[in-house]
Amino acid sequence: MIVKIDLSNDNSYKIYIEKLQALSFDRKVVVVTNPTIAGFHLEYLKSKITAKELSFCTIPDGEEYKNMKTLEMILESCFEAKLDRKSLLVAFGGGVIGDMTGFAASIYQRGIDFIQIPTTLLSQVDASVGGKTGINNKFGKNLVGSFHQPKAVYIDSNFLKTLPKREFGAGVAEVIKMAVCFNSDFFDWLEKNDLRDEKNIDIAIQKSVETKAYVVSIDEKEQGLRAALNYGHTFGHVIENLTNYKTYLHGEAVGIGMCMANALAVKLGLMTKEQEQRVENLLKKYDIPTTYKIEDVEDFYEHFFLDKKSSNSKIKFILPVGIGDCKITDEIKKDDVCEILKGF
Ligand SMILES: NC(=O)c1ccc[n+]([C@@H]2O[C@H](COP(=O)([O-])OP(=O)(O)OC[C@H]3O[C@@H](n4cnc5c(N)ncnc54)[C@H](O)[C@@H]3O)[C@@H](O)[C@H]2O)c1
Ligand SMILES: O=C(O)C(=O)C[C@@H](O)[C@H](O)[C@H](O)COP(=O)(O)O
Ligand SMILES: [Zn+2]
Repeated sequence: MIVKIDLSNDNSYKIYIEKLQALSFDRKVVVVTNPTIAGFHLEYLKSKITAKELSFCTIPDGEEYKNMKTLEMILESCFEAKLDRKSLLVAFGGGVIGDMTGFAASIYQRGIDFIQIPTTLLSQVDASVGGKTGINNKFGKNLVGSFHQPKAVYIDSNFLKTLPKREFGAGVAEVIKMAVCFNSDFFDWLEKNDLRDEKNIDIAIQKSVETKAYVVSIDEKEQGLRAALNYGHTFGHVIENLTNYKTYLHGEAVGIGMCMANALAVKLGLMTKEQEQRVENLLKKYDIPTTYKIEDVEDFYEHFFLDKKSSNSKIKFILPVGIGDCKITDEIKKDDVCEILKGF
């Protein structure tokens, strides 16, 4: 199955959802990965890739390493491998590897090509597609980065066989995000089917990738519609930041954030209690957390202003409208948000 993402300026590319085929490159290639993924799958990847010169860059595993120091490690590997402007980076791993490799590719010698071979559910359904790249810093999540599209994305769900259950759930949160915001039929399908059943996973990947490709092809640089993909993230990013990227996986924080956004949507009459409950039930089916005790609501609220979607002292929220549609708004009163947060 191939999903095409149509973009201007020669940035279009294909997303292959199938068993990984042999890849051959007549240029120098550096594969970026981490010890966990390498331990499970690097030998297999090596059997699939040939290149003019092939080298590897192994970075530490974890969201807490998605930072400037690790980015420099990747750039140093590029220099050590004497990559030139025709060379290629390969992101082989989850969203952390993908975001950092993409960012390194966007700045190495002012920009070289990269491809994505995502190995987590979250990166297969979301992070590998769309060209958002970046790193975190002490001020917040993904605050330094670029838009740099991959040349191709190769999604092979066989890699998921070694993925821990909790990581799988984190990926499902982003799948549910796509369905709640854009596709009520997909949501109904998710309620009736279990993604842990192997026969369903490629369907869910395909639906999610098609949804994301559609959104990104309309709004590559997040000037409008693309902000909807941030449903759950306005809250989730604050949770990740306040817990030092250690307590919750990204997808888990997004799951909690979706519940916060839903509570706000119910308060504002955009969603019914019953619809809110259906989303919560679906998250719980995969053991995705749905609550987070906020110690200091004022402090939590102040963190919203670090979000890239905030400007002119206004915070942008993505609120579901029922199930299958959503609204992007910066007109929400602070009192309404704080009341919801206090109730959590
Ligand atoms: N660019 C985007 O559009 C976008 C979208 C969503 C999320 N993200 C980013 O993605 C990151 C989260 O990605 P993630 O959930 O993939 O986390 P991750 O990259 O940290 O991977 C999760 C864990 O799974 C391990 N792993 C990866 N593949 C494995 C496999 N096949 N078998 C066993 N273990 C495996 C990793 O080593 C890691 O420990 C966050 O930094 C988030 O901000 C980016
Ligand atoms: O691709 C997008 O656009 C998204 O918003 C996808 C999100 O799942 C992802 O976590 C993204 O990185 C969050 O947006 P950011 O702009 O705050 O980094
Ligand atoms: Zn996300």
